[in-house]
Amino acid sequence: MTGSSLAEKTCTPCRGGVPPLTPAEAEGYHLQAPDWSLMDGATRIERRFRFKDFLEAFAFVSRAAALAETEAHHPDISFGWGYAVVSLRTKKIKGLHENDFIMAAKLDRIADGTGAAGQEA
Ligand SMILES: C[C@H](O)[C@H](O)[C@H]1CNC2=NC(N)=NC(=O)C2=N1
Repeated sequence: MTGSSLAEKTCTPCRGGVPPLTPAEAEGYHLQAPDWSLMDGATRIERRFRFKDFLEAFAFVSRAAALAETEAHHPDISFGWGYAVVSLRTKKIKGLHENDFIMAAKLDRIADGTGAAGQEA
């Protein structure tokens, strides 16, 4: 049975009172976003994207910002010449939620579309 892929889903409103994913649950989602790394005891995911120059990196960050506003789910991003490092966690629950993996899958598609030079996790 083919469930809809993460990139086709949309983030649910960030409500408190929802438990964060367990490490095992996070591992399950991680299989669908293998280029990301589980960090800080599986409470955060991170990926470094490479781009050909500063403007390519900035274009990615700008599109990521628009996506975050659309999804009402916001990453932390640092970027510079030729790279952007994206970190995702659900601040309201101080851990990971499906929303973080949905955003990861959507950001992967944006990076592919901006001609990213290639990625390293
Ligand atoms: C009201 C607003 O939707 C919430 O504060 C959202 C905004 N974006 C968010 N982004 C992330 N990463 N975690 C949150 O808990 C979160 N909460």
